[in-house]
Amino acid sequence: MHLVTAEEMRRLDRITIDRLGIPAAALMKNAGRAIAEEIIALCNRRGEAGTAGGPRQGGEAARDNGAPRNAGAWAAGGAHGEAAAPGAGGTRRAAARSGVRGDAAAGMAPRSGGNGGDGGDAGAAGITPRSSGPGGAAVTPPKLVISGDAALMTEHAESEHWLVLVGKGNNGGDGLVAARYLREAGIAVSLLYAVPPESLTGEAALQRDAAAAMGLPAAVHGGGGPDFAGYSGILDALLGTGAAGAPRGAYAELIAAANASGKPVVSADIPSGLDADTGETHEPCIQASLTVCLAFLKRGLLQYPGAGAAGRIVVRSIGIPAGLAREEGLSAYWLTPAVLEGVLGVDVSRRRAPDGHKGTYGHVLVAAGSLRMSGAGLLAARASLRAGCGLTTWAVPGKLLPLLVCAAPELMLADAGGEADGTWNASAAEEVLKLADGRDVLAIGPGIGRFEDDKAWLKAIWEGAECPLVVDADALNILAECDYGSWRQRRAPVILTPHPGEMARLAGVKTKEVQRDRTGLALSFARERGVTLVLKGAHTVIASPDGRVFVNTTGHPGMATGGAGDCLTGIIAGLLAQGLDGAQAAAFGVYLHGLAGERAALLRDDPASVIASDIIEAL
Ligand SMILES: NC(=O)C1=CN([C@@H]2O[C@H](COP(=O)(O)OP(=O)(O)OC[C@H]3O[C@@H](n4cnc5c(N)ncnc54)[C@H](OP(=O)(O)O)[C@@H]3O)[C@@H](O)[C@H]2O)[C@@H](O)CC1
Ligand SMILES: Nc1ncnc2c1ncn2[C@@H]1O[C@H](COP(=O)(O)OP(=O)(O)O)[C@@H](O)[C@H]1O
Ligand SMILES: [K+]
Repeated sequence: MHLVTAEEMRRLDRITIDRLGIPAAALMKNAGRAIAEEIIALCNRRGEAGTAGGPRQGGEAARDNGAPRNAGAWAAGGAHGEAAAPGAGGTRRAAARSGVRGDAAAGMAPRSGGNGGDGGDAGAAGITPRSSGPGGAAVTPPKLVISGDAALMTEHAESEHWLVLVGKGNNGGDGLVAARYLREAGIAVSLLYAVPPESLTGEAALQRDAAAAMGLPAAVHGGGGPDFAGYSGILDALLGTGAAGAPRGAYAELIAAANASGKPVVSADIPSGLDADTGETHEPCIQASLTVCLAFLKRGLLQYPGAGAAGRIVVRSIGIPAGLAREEGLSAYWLTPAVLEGVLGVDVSRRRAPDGHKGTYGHVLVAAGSLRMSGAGLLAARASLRAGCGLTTWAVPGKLLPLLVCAAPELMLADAGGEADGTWNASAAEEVLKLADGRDVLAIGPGIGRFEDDKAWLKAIWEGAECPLVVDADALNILAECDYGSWRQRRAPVILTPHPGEMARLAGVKTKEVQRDRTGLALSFARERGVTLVLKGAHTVIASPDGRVFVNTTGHPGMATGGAGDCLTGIIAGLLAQGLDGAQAAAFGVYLHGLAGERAALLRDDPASVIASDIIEAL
């Protein structure tokens, strides 16, 4: 599934409207309807669970025609009609766990009753097939069956009263359409405008008038803290992709009040206050329990803290053809099995040839570990084997070799020279290069520490190793101090796997700046430096030098434990050894590492107990 920026979304909107001739009002109608369907589904879920959002206690809002309290009443003038998947087991489950759901745009079947297109709302009418009754007796069904649209109906309307917070732009327009569909489903709905409704324009103004003509109670926010006590839920249709900067004035007051209300908040497209591109949350920002994202997944919804503010995310198509993103050359993706296979060309089933042997699956050389951090090397080396490579050799300062005999019986050990105290030195580069000769991939960095002339060590390896290179941990810190742009160009790919602190050093910025726009930074760094970049942390970003970027959502907070990154280095190296290219190995490696982390967390009573070795065992 593609990820888009606000600017790209506007471009796709425009193409749909101008080139395909689909009216903007039709898109808005589909958007509002999709939002209403998701709210109705939510009402049904909690109604069936007996946890309805509470009676209309607090009373007035429900009884007095639903006009929101603490707000100036507003009556609209003029009535206008409405203008015209994967081989790998468990991967679908993983997508669900990631909290993001897509419909037709993601290549998954739309929910029953859902209408992703811009067609009409009429219920289905048709002649039903002949069927059998009890005991097999033939029953002639009625010739004509008229049903309503199940996705827009609920038996739990009684206990619901939703407040729609309406902004000035098209996001507000989406909310107004949703309000009408909710009302049609029998759910009490009230509107609270952030700005005088007269200031709405275009399609949003049409929707304002339609809602008024339908008699939906409405008010304008009159300042202060509105009282949301009487409502069972809040639809946030204040700000969408047209927002700029921190919410101001009435918008800020309504967002703060909605967050403080303790009511479930459903956001239209994005939580108001979120930067749709970066995932930054402004002060204040809606904390939604559900975000109904329209047409394409916005980049900011997958990056923290935005990913946290969005709650569960459902992506609904609204009539903008999914193929437009590809036609327009958009190249940012949510990493799913379908993207791994369809975009990256990875065989996620990891089939082995029946006549394969250890030579078929490549040989990894891991140069990692030192006296005080030998375990980092061991983790990376073991993980490469679990990722499926045929052979792994682990090179360490020679002094350590006797201590590591049979640390993992499957590994081969090699003497990389180094100092008498078991640390690395610059001349060890020569040994590493000799060992790398004829190997399929070289992974360097975990647990090597810093040492004299380490920049010369890295330069020699960077320029001398003919095979793909995975660079992690202290090797990245060394790299950050080098003018590696002037080094001899490498033919084989380089994959850098920094965590945000290492990334900050590499890019010469503060860690906070790295986290502010992870996707944007990864993309520009990979392009400029000609490397594949894996920016680690919850929702790891993988950027390739050709301008493609992938955001991974597998993983678990239990993975926040020393050595988890060393495992990833080994996994990526193991996949490279099996012939995957840089972007394939990085993306698939991150995806599998996250899945293994999830599995490791599930196996323990308390996920806080996960340690890095568990991730390897769960691969
Ligand atoms: N065909 C389409 O286009 C479709 C669009 N769709 C929907 O439209 C949404 C985008 O709509 P949009 O572009 O109208 O922007 P939106 O976010 O609703 O409001 C911007 C307005 O808010 C204001 N404002 C801005 N920043 C502010 C701040 N910090 N604090 C306070 N106010 C602020 C600003 O007003 P100003 O300050 O300029 O007077 C501006 O006018 C999109 O997310 C999706 O939901 C879908 O239905 C699909 C079809
Ligand atoms: N909250 C989290 N959710 C998902 N993955 C996480 C989380 N915390 C850490 N990880 C993953 O665990 C790994 C930690 O790597 P790193 O910080 O380099 O650890 P180390 O250097 O100790 O090996 C990264 O792949 C990171 O993405
Ligand atoms: K919103």
